[in-house]
Amino acid sequence: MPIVNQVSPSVVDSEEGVLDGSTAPTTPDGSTAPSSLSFSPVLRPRNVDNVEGESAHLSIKSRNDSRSLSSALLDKTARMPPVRNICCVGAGYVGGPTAAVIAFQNPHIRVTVVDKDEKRIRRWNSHHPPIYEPGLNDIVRMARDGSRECVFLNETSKSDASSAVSDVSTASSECDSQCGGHREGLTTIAARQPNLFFTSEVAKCISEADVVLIAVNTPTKYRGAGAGSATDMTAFEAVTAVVAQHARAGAIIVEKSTVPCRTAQLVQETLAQHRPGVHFEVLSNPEFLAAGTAVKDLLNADRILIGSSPTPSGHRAAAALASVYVSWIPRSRIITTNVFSSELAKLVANSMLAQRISSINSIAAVCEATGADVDEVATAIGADPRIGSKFLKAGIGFGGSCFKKDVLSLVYLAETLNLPEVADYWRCVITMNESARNRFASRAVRCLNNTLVGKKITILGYAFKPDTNDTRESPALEIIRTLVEEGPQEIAIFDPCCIPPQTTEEIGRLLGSDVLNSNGGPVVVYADAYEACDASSAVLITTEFDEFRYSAPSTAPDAALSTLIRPKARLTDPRPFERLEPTESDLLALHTYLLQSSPSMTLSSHNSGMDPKDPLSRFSPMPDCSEDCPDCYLEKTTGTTSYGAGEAYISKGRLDWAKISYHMRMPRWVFDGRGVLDVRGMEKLGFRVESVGRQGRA
Ligand SMILES: NC(=O)c1ccc[n+]([C@@H]2O[C@H](COP(=O)([O-])OP(=O)(O)OC[C@H]3O[C@@H](n4cnc5c(N)ncnc54)[C@H](O)[C@@H]3O)[C@@H](O)[C@H]2O)c1
Ligand SMILES: O=c1ccn([C@@H]2O[C@H](COP(=O)(O)OP(=O)(O)O[C@H]3O[C@H](CO)[C@@H](O)[C@H](O)[C@H]3O)[C@@H](O)[C@H]2O)c(=O)[nH]1
Repeated sequence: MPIVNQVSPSVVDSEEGVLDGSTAPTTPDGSTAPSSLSFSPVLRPRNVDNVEGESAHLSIKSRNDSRSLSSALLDKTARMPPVRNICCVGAGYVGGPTAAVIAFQNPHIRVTVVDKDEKRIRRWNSHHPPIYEPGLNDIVRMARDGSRECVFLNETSKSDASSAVSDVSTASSECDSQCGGHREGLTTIAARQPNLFFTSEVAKCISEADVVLIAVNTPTKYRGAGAGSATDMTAFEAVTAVVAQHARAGAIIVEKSTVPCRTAQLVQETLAQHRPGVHFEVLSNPEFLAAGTAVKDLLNADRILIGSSPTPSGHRAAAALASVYVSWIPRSRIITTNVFSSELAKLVANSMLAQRISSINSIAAVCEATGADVDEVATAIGADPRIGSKFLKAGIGFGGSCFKKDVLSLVYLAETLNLPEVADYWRCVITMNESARNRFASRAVRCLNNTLVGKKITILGYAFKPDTNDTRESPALEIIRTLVEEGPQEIAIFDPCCIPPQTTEEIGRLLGSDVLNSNGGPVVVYADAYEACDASSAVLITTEFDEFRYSAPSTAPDAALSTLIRPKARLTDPRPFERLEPTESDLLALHTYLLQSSPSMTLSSHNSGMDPKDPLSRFSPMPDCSEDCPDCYLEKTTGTTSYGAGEAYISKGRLDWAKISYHMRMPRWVFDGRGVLDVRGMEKLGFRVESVGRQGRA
């Protein structure tokens, strides 16, 4: 029998009526949980547990309680004190960008990101942020450092972008001299105060917050009961305990982390045990951003999902959180559900996306054996709107910190609910994913006459996807692991976004330091793609970076240049802004337009003494690093600029495959694991190309 924890009647919101006792958490092996504050994500089927009146505080009373953000719900915002102080626990890939965008869009809210990892916090406060995401640096700077007043002409630039810049600079100087900033057509944007803070004072900041976002890591358990599939809730549980001890009475506690279904109930119980009689609402607000497009995804989220308890105070808490998002997200995109639906929806979203990739990869194997072409099949089926064209790119499988662990979490959930067929169904998604990359590595070895001894093999791409330095669960690592076993002379690695010393350190840590060239092993990480490919017998493309795509050689005089400069879609000037007071999103659009405009803009900026990265002259100076900053030291000693990925990654342009061909060993194998190459074009350059999802020689 599971222990049944009584929810203290005093925690019950008086508007919510009488609550039943709640089901206690169970341990992963199904034994009863001690009445400690420890909890596990394990679930048991209702019919097995036969618990009556379970799930009191968060139980779902009726289907009608789950609804989209109705006006009735939003009305509740009026009865709530406004959110003034948010604490985000976890300064990682989700916590950092999410908190930065919330702060950027809500200058009136103080947002503090806390983390136990002092090194991470130091880097967020320095020139060396710990993660790279396009556009993130500008947003962090605005919110963390505040901004200066700026003035610009609220009119579409007359001719081109360069004149837009002079509009800005002229406007600034005119306004400076004329004072007040009220010349016709001129818009003055007031300076903003810093409202984004990074600190390791976890308990203190939690105690000051109206809303606590928990955005800590929830990886797969690697030992003990449920190892290999259950979610490791150690970090989440630890934070919950701190929140329970220090949060203000009435604070709203938000699960931002991806957690197993019904975790909210466990959080409620932890809160009730630590602070009997104190009311807290627990919300689920899962994050759907993807690595490499985090800022874009956060700024233009296709939906914000908020799960709450189906009670008046639950709905009020949901409305309070929604009020933070409506600063920039249309209300129609905010979906509210019951809290368990929200938790489960996150796992299902990732599982369905992963399933699509595994489905198309299974078809790739059929194509390789039959002569069908997987890209053609994908295009043909994707034209059916019921199927859709996205996430049908065959390759070496998905990587990243989320898909595998979230599918496995669903598998574990099904197992604990006594649903073996469901568990098996979803486990196949992982099996197929592993098979895709193993098939690719085996194909390469087979083509190289089943021996890599004495050969140099090059891996292009180490991050799990393009435009990010996130390497978690990267398929490339597993392929390197397989190739190392074959005893090659060298495995050369190049990734345009990853910093070589960091990659070397990581590979040494994950595969064993003896694989590194410095210790007599084959692995060498290069900063230059051509050096990595020089004298190589085979190049394996493992990440779909645009740089690796094939560009047809051209005879035009500027051909060399055209392969180096990737054409960008020309942005249009967002001015004039309709609103008298442009929003931060409007200003960001203008900033981006000015940044991406013609090179002459940069020239005029230099001439006018403006910072080319700050065309609106809004940025406040960044805080200086201390003299003993370890990242500055690394920059100096390794000769790598922007250590810690603070700078936007600027593509050096597409690879010159003809040059690579010239310097490779015959017969110049290229294994395209991401479908980025034009096979015919590459063959004309002298390569032998094997592509995923197409019949080859082996
Ligand atoms: N990475 C993504 O793209 C992504 C997208 C959507 C959802 N998620 C989910 O968001 C959550 C966070 O993921 P992430 O990628 O940001 O993880 P992460 O590992 O990058 O960051 C987590 C941070 O939490 C900190 N932390 C752990 N325990 C702590 C404690 N007791 N006190 C204070 N800080 C603590 C860690 O030091 C770390 O900095 C996970 O549940 C993940 O599944 C991730
Ligand atoms: O057609 C495709 C699309 C993607 N991939 C691979 O799939 C992986 C994941 O890609 P993507 O989903 O773009 O990146 P993530 O950052 O892992 O984002 C996923 O995981 C996040 C964490 O939960 C979610 O928030 C996002 O919505 C979800 O897309 C990468 O290795 C891609 O190379 C393919 O092989 N084929």
